[in-house]
Amino acid sequence: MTEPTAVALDDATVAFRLADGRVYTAVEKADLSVAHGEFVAIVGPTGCGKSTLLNVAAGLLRPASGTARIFDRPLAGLNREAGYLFQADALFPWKTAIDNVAIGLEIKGTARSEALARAGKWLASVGLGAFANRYPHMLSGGQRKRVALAQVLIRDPKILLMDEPFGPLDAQTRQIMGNLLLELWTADRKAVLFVTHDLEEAIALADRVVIMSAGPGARIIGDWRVTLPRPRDISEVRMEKDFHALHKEIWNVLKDQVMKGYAQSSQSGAA
Ligand SMILES: Nc1ncnc2c1ncn2[C@@H]1O[C@H](COP(=O)(O)OP(=O)(O)OP(=O)(O)O)[C@@H](O)[C@H]1O
Repeated sequence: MTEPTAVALDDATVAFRLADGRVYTAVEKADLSVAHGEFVAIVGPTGCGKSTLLNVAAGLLRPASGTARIFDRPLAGLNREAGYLFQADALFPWKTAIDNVAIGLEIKGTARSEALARAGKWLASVGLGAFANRYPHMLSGGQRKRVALAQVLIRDPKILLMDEPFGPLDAQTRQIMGNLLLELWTADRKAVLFVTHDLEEAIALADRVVIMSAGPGARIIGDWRVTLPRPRDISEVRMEKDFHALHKEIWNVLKDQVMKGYAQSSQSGAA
């Protein structure tokens, strides 16, 4: 039996009412799917609607028309199958690293002793076993991101929705976090929808790279399968000939949209 599709957006149009009463159609008739266990990256120019699509998959936004289905069921309200990781981490500053991770289970009713034991294991698996009792302000940006990743993964969501999760990190830390994410994902393949503006990061991580056009009325204009072998080291895979060939092919489509996106991001408009 085939697994149901983890995320399926069909003909999704998303519009926002602006303060002056006009309607801005950010995304128009977008089709996007993420299969069970698949890693899909969305890349597009600034302001095109990447986060908007992710928010539809999260159930935070309802499309004006079209449908959102999660494991073949229409999405109504929040997507309870998903865990989210955003650019800004959502750690509680007054809780230690281990308490920040354990909270993910405690809010589901798990006994504190068990939650702490499992949080300790997750901190170890993100390489922070020795930092359990530090507060977020005592951790580096990369370490906080590891805690945030453990906080999401401890709840064992079937889908991971990630919006520029490594955006604020320096280049080396981004690569280390990318490799950590791939290692954890390989161990337990969840469906991943990963938003990034960085095409190299998208190709290095994903099974498929989906490209959006510049808005308004952004659409999915390309969908490439990344056949680079796994396991991948995301710094090394960038040196490969096939990586460069695919990058060139996708960039040829993306570059015009990036120019349009920059031009449009300096204007505002309704459509
Ligand atoms: N609540 C809102 N009200 C009005 N317009 C919005 C709202 N949210 C997003 N938009 C507009 O919708 C478009 C898409 O926004 P979105 O944040 O999805 O883009 P993005 O591709 O994630 O951008 P970036 O790469 O810059 O993070 C943008 O033009 C943005 O200004």
